[in-house]
Amino acid sequence: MKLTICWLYGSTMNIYGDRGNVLALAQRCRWRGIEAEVVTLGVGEPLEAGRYDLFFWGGGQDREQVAVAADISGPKGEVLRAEVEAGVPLLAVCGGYQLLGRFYRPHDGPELPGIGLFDAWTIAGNERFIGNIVVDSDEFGEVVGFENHSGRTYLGPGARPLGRVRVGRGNNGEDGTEGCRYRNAIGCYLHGALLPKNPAIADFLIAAALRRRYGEVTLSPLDDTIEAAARAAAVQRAVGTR
Ligand SMILES: NC(=O)CC[C@H](N)C(=O)O
Repeated sequence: MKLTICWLYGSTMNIYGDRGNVLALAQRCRWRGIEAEVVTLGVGEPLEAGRYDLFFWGGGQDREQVAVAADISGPKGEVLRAEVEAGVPLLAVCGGYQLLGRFYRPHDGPELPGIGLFDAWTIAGNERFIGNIVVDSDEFGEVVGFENHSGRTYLGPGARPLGRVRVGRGNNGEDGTEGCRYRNAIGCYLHGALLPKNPAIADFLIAAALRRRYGEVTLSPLDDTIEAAARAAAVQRAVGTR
């Protein structure tokens, strides 16, 4: 079996270490004997419907988001949205997450349109949210990472959060939510990178991709003892910094 992973804007929106998520997805496939191909898709490059099994879109600064927002609006964004509506799994972190909502309003410059995949919108605030974050998710249990964003994301009635913030600020520092879930798509503010420390989310994305491409497939378990210990230690550190 083979999965093709599309790393959206991997050459421009890549300054928060989120490439670790792409490495984790590919490696957790390969450890299971599943071939994994990573294709980076940039500004001006067409998104081919049906080609990809999984999408990843990482964080980036406002400056990169301006060019990317222009690129993803229109046909390219419509293809991406249709793929996710059809069940293709997606993980988007911070700047990528923001542009999958209705809009992102940065401090300076015009409001950037999102593709409206998530019923959510983001408005930059004065204080930057920076620090360890621990989220309690009904789906994935304890999720740990690092946040670094000025955007405050608010969820509309059609969106459900990834989880509740235990430590940190999350979507907006006000309503206790973090991230957004829709079909097999996950948006969140957790850098770190997220997936190496939270392998249950990586395996959720891989399993969803395999199901779509090959029908029902049982994902063989991996020994995540080390990851579990690292996550527990990170949670303790984060709780200690409250
Ligand atoms: N970490 C990021 O991707 C930052 C996204 C956006 N520029 C913000 O500061 O909210």
